[in-house]
Amino acid sequence: MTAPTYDKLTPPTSGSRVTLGGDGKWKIPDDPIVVLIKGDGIGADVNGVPGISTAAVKVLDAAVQACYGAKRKIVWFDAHAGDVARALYNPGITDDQVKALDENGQRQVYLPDDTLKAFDYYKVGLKGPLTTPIGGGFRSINVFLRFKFDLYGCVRPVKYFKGVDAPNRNANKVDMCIFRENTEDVYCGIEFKSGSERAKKLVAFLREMGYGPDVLLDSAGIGIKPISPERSRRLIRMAIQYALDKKCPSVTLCHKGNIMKFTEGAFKDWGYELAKAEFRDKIVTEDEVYKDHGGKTPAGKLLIKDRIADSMFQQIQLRPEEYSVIATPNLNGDYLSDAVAALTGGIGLAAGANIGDGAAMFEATHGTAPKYTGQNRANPGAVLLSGVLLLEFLGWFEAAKLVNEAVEKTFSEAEETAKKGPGGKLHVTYDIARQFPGYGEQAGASSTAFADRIIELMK
Ligand SMILES: NC(=O)C1=CN([C@@H]2O[C@H](COP(=O)(O)OP(=O)(O)OC[C@H]3O[C@@H](n4cnc5c(N)ncnc54)[C@H](OP(=O)(O)O)[C@@H]3O)[C@@H](O)[C@H]2O)C=CC1
Ligand SMILES: O=C(O)CCC(=O)C(=O)O
Ligand SMILES: [Mg+2]
Repeated sequence: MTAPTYDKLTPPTSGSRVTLGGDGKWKIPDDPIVVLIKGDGIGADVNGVPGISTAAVKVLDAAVQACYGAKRKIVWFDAHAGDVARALYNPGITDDQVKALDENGQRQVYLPDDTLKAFDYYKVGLKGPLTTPIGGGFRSINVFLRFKFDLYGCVRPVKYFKGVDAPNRNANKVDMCIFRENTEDVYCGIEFKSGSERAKKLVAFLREMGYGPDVLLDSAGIGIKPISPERSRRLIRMAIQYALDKKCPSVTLCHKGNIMKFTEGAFKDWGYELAKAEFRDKIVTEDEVYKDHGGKTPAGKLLIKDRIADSMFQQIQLRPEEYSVIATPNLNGDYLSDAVAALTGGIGLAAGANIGDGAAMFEATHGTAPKYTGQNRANPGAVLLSGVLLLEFLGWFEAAKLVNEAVEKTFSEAEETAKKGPGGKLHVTYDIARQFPGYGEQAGASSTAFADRIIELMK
């Protein structure tokens, strides 16, 4: 692949590409170039005030430096999306001019070709959150990137960090990893606006298929939910392989298959079929456990089970220790990842990665939290921990471990301070600070102070 030419980006003059070998394995140089999209809202640097992406990158660089000295270094390639891209590539364009563009045109204002070319060439990225307008306007750039580069596995590990005073008293039992299918489901954006010509055509077609006004009004807006065996299977395969590699106890297929039989129900069926066809000697299903093993999972076997999605939301709160790896369609996974993160103290710490067979983009679970824009206040932890997943992807496990341990030390230190009573100096951000009894949001440290403390505690 020849290096792209860019309109406004200057590629790094040092560093090497991460490439995919003929054996399907990633080849990682010691100086990998990683595309960095800082994002909107709390992700962005505003008027010289650093956002959470900048704070997170500082910690990641410090960890790599501490572990490997001059031998290894991530070379960040700043590319742009969101408001920063609009300002750089379309200076002066008005909101009305943007609105007058078709959906593709609108998206290009916020996601220039330069950025797509950079990611297509370098294959690995760290991305901050990007704004999506609600109820109209262009479709999500975040989702577009996942589809465009076939990043089909949205991998969102959530574990409890000791020291966080999470409101749920089972928080310390949470150690889950959600595998959310990233390329199908109602998230595809096949939608027809109420009253539009296309919606009317579809309603007429559905009438021919026998659906009367009892189930479908003429005025309905309509969304389509495609879920295929191929795309379900590859996600479930990724989840099972992860569970086996990490010696996790179970994989739960989370679905709403009692109601959506041919989409979510089929997801569940394809999951069990795949588990039995491809991993037979390594897995046991919950049915088999009860039928053949007296209700106990045989030692060394990965348990495959399923839960209906509504029940799953109460199970994760009441019996979190029974859930480990969860494989689920796109929308369930979206909801579930915020809910599981909340159990452990909030989405300020919820890491994520979008993984495909030919590219990977690391990205926090949360969004742009716009009310905190430019305040150096939000928790950089989720972007940082997404960066830890990037370090693990690179195989730089020592640096990943160093960050994890330093984050944990930072929380433990805050817990010790808070135990002594209100008024102590905390080095954690507002979202963690406000959970300690007697401490409010105002007791939180800035994003950068939190990041700096993590770096100090690496030593
Ligand atoms: N992958 C992506 O880029 C995503 C983008 N989005 C987009 O982000 C925008 C805003 O979405 P919204 O629904 O408000 O959801 P957000 O996740 O942006 O924020 C919701 C709330 O979560 C808490 N929160 C989020 N991030 C942090 C953080 N780093 N530190 C501390 N607290 C945090 C805050 O809670 P509190 O108020 O309690 O302090 C915040 O008000 C929308 O345009 C949405 O489409 C949403 C999700 C993912
Ligand atoms: O793209 C967006 O704006 C929201 C996406 C989202 O919530 C997610 O992927 O978790
Ligand atoms: Mg979400």
